Amino acid sequence: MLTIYSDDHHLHHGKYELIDGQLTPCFEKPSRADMVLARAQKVKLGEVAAPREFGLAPILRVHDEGFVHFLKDAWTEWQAMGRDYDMLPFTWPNRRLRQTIPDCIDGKFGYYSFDAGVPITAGTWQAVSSSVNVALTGQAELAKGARGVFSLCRPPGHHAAADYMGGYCYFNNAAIAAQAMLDQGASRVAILDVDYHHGNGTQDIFYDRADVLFTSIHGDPRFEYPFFLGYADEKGEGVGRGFNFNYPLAAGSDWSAWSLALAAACRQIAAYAPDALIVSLGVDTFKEDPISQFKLDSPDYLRMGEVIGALGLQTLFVMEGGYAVEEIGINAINVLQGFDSVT
Ligand SMILES: NCCCNCCCCCC(O)(O)C(F)(F)F
Ligand SMILES: [Zn+2]
Repeated sequence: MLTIYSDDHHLHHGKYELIDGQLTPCFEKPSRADMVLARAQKVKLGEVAAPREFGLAPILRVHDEGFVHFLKDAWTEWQAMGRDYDMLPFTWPNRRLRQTIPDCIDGKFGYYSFDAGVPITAGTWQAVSSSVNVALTGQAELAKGARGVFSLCRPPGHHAAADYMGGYCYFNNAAIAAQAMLDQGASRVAILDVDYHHGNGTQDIFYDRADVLFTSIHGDPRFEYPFFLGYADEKGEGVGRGFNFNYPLAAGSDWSAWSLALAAACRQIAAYAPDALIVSLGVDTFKEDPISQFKLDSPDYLRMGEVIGALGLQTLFVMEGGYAVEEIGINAINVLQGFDSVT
C-alpha cells in the first residue's frame, strides 16, 4: 500500500495540555508519526510519497473562511503581542453567551475552538496545511484507481468542525478528502471512524447531508471525551437523517465487543454502496493507550483491516489518534496489512 507522508509534521509540537487538572506534556507529539512511518518502512508496506500542494481551496470547501484565516494569521498576531510561547485558548462562548467574534486574539481563539487541546505554535500552520495535503494526495492516488492508500496525517483532524478546532485537531483531513471525492464526481462517500474518540467534527460537517455516510465506534460520551456528541440516537438531520451511525461502547471494551460494532457499521456501509470509503484510523483503542479505556490488542488490528478489506471498496486510510508510541506503528500498520491481505 502507498503511504503519503511529510516531515512538515515536526513543525508542530505543542508543549502542554490540561489533563486531570494538570498541565501535562502533549500526548500528540511528533514521535507518533515517526514510529508509524518507521513501521511502514520496516514491513515494506509499499512506496512512501511526499504530498502535493493543493492550496486553500479544498480546505475552504469544508472550513469557514474566518476560521481558516484566524488559524493562518494567529501566530503572527500572537507574536506581535510579544508572546513567543505556545498559544492556548482558555474561554469559550457557552450557552446564552454572544456568538460574536471579538477583536482580541484570546476571544477569537475561544470562538474558533471547543477545548484547550489545540496549542498553536510557530510551525502549526505549515504542519496542518501539510497534513491536509497528505490527505488530498492520498485521495488523488485513490482516484487513479488504487485499492487502498495510507495518508499518514499529523496533526489529526476528526474533532475539527467547519468553524472550530479542538482535541489536537485543526483542519479535518478526512472531511476535506471526502469533499474532494464528491467535487471530483463521486455520488456517495462513506467514512468509518475507528479512533477511540468520537469524530464529533466529521459528524458535524456532514450531519445534514446524505452524500456522506458517517459511522463511528468510540468510547461512550457519557464518560469519555468529547462528551458532548457521539450518542447512538444521533442519526443525522434533514436529508441527512439515516446517514449517521454512532456505536458508543463501554470502558474496557475488547475485540469481542468492538468487532460487533464494526460488523454493524460495515453492514451500514455496504448497504450505502459508496463510491469510496475513508477510514479515520486512530489506534488509541489499544489496551496500553495512556489516555483511553478500550482493550484491543495488536493482532486485533490485523483482523480490523481484514474486515474493512472485505467490504471491497477503494479505501483511503487517514491517520488520527494513538498515544502508546512504542506500539502505534505496529497497530496502525497491522490494519493496513490486514486490509492488503484481502484480495
Ligand atoms: N483524560 C484524557 C483527556 C484527553 N482529552 C483530549 C483527547 C483528544 C483525542 C484526540 C484524538 O485521539 O481523538 C485524535 F484522533 F483527534 F487525535
Ligand atoms: Zn482519539
